[in-house]
Amino acid sequence: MLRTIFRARVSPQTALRTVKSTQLLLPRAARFYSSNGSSQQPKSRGKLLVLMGALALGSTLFSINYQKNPPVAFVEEESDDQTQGPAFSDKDVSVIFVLGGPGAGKGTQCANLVRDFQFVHLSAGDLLRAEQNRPNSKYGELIKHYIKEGLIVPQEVTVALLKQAIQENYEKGQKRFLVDGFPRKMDQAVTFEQEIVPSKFTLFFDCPENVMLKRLLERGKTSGRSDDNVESIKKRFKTFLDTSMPVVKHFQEQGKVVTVSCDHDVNEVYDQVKVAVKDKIL
Ligand SMILES: Nc1ncnc2c1ncn2[C@@H]1O[C@H](COP(=O)(O)OP(=O)(O)O)[C@@H](O)[C@H]1O
Ligand SMILES: O=c1ccn([C@@H]2O[C@H](COP(=O)(O)OP(=O)(O)O)[C@@H](O)[C@H]2O)c(=O)[nH]1
Repeated sequence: MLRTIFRARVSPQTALRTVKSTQLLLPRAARFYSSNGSSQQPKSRGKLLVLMGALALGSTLFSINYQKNPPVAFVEEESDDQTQGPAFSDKDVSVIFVLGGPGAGKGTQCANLVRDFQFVHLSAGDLLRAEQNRPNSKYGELIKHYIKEGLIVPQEVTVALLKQAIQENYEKGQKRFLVDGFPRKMDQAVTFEQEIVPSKFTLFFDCPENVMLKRLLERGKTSGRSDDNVESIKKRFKTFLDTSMPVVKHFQEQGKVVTVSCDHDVNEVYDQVKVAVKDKIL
């Protein structure tokens, strides 16, 4: 940990990334240690002394070994990812970015794809809301504020959550991911592709604002979301145009966007989605 902070001082940008990401990963790291840290109770004083000696030696050896081989989460966060390259190969792991304005129908169509094909659906918004509600999360208040204001949560938080979710699913054998509602800002797009895996392509849900507004207000009646109200929706539309559309344009310039027209009923939209996905990935 000391080493982490020392290194972080060298580069302020890495410092923020390291400290924030490490804190997100900390509960898991803590569990890792507690499950390996049990000790036995000696029955007599002689045995106690022998055991203490052995523990002292063991702890020294562990400490030396720890310096050489810190746990994976710490290694990953310490490393300079820009020189390391992505954590996964795009030959092994397929990521489709699902972008579009708020209420365009991204989540609805992702659910269809999960039902019919082998995809893991990772909604960046859902991951952020889960982190917001996680007891003792250091980011709960920050996330709450950004979501209510329709702003983009700093990428360090979202990228770390996505990376953790992809890693956990990958360890269970999952290799196809729909990353929904992300990247919403250019820095996120660059960081994700540099540090996690380059995307296969982007499914872009094109929808008129008045249609999205109607859908969001309807959803707001039951969603319980703090941002499904007129005031927040207007801010989200602005953020989408100013901040997220440049990401779509960036991928369009690379020829990596398939646009789906969303002002149709759910089944019609899904027909377009299936064609897009089958053409590119299945
Ligand atoms: N093609 C569609 N026609 C009508 N309503 C839709 C359609 N697609 C989604 N909806 C509804 O619109 C709302 C927003 O859809 P959702 O999938 O949550 O959008 P997003 O994930 O893009 O914010 C939901 O209440 C959903 O049931
Ligand atoms: O990468 C992301 C994705 C979402 N959000 C925040 O989460 C909110 C809700 O996003 P979600 O994708 O759940 O809903 P949508 O706006 O698409 O309906 C957004 O307005 C942002 O404030 C964010 O900051 N970064």
